[in-house]
Amino acid sequence: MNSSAPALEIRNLSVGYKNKTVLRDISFSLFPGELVALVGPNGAGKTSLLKTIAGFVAPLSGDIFVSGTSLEGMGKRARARKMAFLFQGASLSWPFTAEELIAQGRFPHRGWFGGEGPRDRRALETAMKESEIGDLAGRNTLELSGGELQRVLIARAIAQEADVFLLDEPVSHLDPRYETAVMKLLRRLTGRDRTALVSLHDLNLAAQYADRVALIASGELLAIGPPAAVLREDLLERAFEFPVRVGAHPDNASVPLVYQPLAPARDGAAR
Ligand SMILES: Nc1ncnc2c1ncn2[C@@H]1O[C@H](COP(=O)(O)OP(=O)(O)OP(=O)(O)O)[C@@H](O)[C@H]1O
Repeated sequence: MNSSAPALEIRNLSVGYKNKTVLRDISFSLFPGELVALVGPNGAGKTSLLKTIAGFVAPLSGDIFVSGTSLEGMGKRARARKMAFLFQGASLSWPFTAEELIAQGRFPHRGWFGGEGPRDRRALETAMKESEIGDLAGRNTLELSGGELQRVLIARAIAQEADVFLLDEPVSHLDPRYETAVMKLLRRLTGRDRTALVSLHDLNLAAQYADRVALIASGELLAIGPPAAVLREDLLERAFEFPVRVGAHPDNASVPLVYQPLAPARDGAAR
């Protein structure tokens, strides 16, 4: 158990919409410096949970605290100074340069019409350096590849100087190289006492990069713990209602490797 105060605490939270409860009475905490992967089947409620924590969906009941402060009644800008939220499939409709888009991360601090001060400039430069934006800074964001854009959007979240990052499937549609670049960037980010809750569909990325994994299914938090404690055949089969096997990663036996069993073919070879 981590002895520091939680960066994010979810207490008896129920998540859902009018006439529909998606998650019932869940509680967990994230500690400074942790990267926690949120996994579960389609429709389990990963996006709904992240949106509820970010304040875009009202909780059905329960409490959310960031660094010990309740989010209840907190305004959007105050929330955005504490938490950065990266939406799934964020799309753009305006030809900002990458640098201009990253600078938007400063709006919770200076307002939409406030001028850029030295602190804003410093935060912007730090975010671009940390995210290795380099030559992308002057590029039109409408022309960036999915992987480049994702890095720019993460840089914008860093410029926001929030302690808690909520990221909804930040690596969907990325090829393995960009996927790795984004996951490594998130690891660097949490290396500075920032905390990230990241929804992922790829259980092996969760195994490889997360400190802990939170598994949700059927309206519940089924398990939360180190990857090897959660990415187990029994828990995954219960959650996904599908056969899975869990072995050890060939490069590091302490990292679980999740795969699907192959059906034996008639000629004896697996298919
Ligand atoms: N605005 C909404 N109003 C009503 N129901 C919604 C709304 N948004 C999502 N839902 C429902 O809430 C449930 C959880 O959806 P959510 O998108 O949170 O799941 P998810 O785990 O992120 O799924 P996926 O892995 O497919 O992205 C689904 O049954 C979905 O239809």
